[in-house]
Amino acid sequence: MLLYSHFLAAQGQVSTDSRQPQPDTLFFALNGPSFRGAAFAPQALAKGARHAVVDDEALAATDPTRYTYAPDPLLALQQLARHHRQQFNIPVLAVTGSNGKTTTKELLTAVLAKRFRVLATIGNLNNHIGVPLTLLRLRTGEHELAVVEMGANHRGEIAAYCEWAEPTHGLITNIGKAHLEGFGGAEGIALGKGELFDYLTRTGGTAFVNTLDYKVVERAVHVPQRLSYPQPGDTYPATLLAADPAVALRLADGTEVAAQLTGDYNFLNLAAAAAVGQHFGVPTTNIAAALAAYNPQNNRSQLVRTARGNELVLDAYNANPSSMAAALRSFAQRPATSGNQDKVVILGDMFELGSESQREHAELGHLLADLPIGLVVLIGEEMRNAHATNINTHYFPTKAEAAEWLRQHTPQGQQVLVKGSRGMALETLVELL
Ligand SMILES: CC(=O)N[C@H]1[C@@H](OP(=O)(O)OP(=O)(O)OC[C@H]2O[C@@H](n3ccc(=O)[nH]c3=O)[C@H](O)[C@@H]2O)O[C@H](CO)[C@@H](O)[C@@H]1O[C@H](C)C(=O)N[C@@H](C)C(=O)N[C@H](CCC(=O)N[C@@H](CCC[C@@H](N)C(=O)O)C(=O)O)C(=O)O
Ligand SMILES: Nc1ncnc2c1ncn2[C@@H]1O[C@H](COP(=O)(O)OP(=O)(O)OP(=O)(O)O)[C@@H](O)[C@H]1O
Ligand SMILES: C[C@@H](N)C(=O)N[C@H](C)C(=O)O
Repeated sequence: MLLYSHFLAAQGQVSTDSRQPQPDTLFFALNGPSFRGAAFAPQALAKGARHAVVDDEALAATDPTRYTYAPDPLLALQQLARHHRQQFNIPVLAVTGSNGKTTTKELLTAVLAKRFRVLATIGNLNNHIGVPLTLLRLRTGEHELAVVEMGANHRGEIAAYCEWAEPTHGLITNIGKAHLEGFGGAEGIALGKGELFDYLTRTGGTAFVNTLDYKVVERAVHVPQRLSYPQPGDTYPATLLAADPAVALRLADGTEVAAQLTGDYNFLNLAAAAAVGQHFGVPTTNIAAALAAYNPQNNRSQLVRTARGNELVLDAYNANPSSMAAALRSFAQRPATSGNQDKVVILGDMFELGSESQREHAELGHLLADLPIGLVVLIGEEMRNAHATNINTHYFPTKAEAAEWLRQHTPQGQQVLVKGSRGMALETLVELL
């Protein structure tokens, strides 16, 4: 593979963005909704890239020593990543699921790093570009194990990522109602996420199976090696001891872990990471230390105390019907931290639900009506459908209108849950709380 020699000459350094520093990289000119990457290839070379892969034949012909023509640079990137991964005979653990992929990936990477030199996905670079970029960071003599997060919003994506990453192990955190639109409904999500286990079935791999999610269990039945968690009788049992203000759990040998993640749903993410660590022989004391040390700083299940004395559960990274219900139920159960506090929830639209959007937002309205929450602030066009008639609910079509109201009715000394889809970016309201 000619491109592989350019990759090796670049010491495995790949770049895709001319706005970032380029020293000695192999630049892939990708196309996106805003730009055609080839337009930036000369700039990337001028900034120090060694070589550029472009879909502009005329540009490539100007200097074959600096350019390689590829009709589809993205495909070239993906094929290069696949070829590079094939040079490594190491365990590769793929992590997918509807919710909790990044959190679980972070947790189990921290656990595995206690015993191995681990390559892991950075942040949530988990898509058709992020997965190849992750694989291309594998280094001979440096990495003993890889953890690759895989995100998807339609069928066939996870199957493709598996062809590139060739996972030996796989974990599906859960199968819920995220990206309903692209997957075409709940069955599509199960089939799409299940592509990871289908791959492991074909290749004789190992699946970590969350037995509290029957859809995950169903998708795993044909995988030859199945390791289960977290119930009694599973391979790696664990017990939820407390969920508030943060999760505490007990591992199979009795070791207790006090985590810094809030929400009982995070018990499953922690238990998954413990199961993986136990399977790979990480001593339990090290597993417990890694889980206890993880402190989210990424708007995911994050606890924030504000100057106005509010205790925020800042969960504004994303939202879908499953994670919204899990977060609300967990929040509603939190004991008051002082006096007779009212609980406040500030919720934004859930995106990518397609034809299910109206119904799912309306269902959220019913759930809200059943929960002991003092004040509900709903924001966004879709949230109109969740706007029940309860007197404690305030609805705003836009975030600006909600912000104006919050300036005049600022919660003080209360517990506040903030959650909505990424596009709502509700974390910008934190300065008002
Ligand atoms: C293509 C690309 O990498 N784009 C990144 C770029 O975008 P930009 O705003 O510049 O516009 P373009 O995309 O049109 O640019 C085209 C290329 O031109 C380059 N370029 C541009 C200007 C310039 O001056 N010089 C240039 O070289 C540019 O770099 C492009 O290569 O920059 C943005 C800001 O940094 C990036 O956000 C953008 O990245 C895109 C979104 C991307 O896909 N990045 C991946 C590495 C990635 O993994 N991103 C994750 C996405 C995670 C996610 O959403 N996961 C979902 C499921 C995903 C389903 C999948 N089907 C999908 O659709 O993605 C989940 O639920 O888990 C992330 O960003 O978090
Ligand atoms: N096990 C779980 N069950 C339900 N909801 C969860 C679970 N774990 C996390 N969440 C919710 O999902 C949010 C996002 O977490 P995380 O980023 O780890 O998920 P993700 O699947 O990686 O999402 P993305 O792919 O968009 O990054 C959290 O803030 C929390 O509200
Ligand atoms: C940000 C992306 N990974 C995601 O989760 N999108 C959904 C639609 C969201 O933001 O809620």
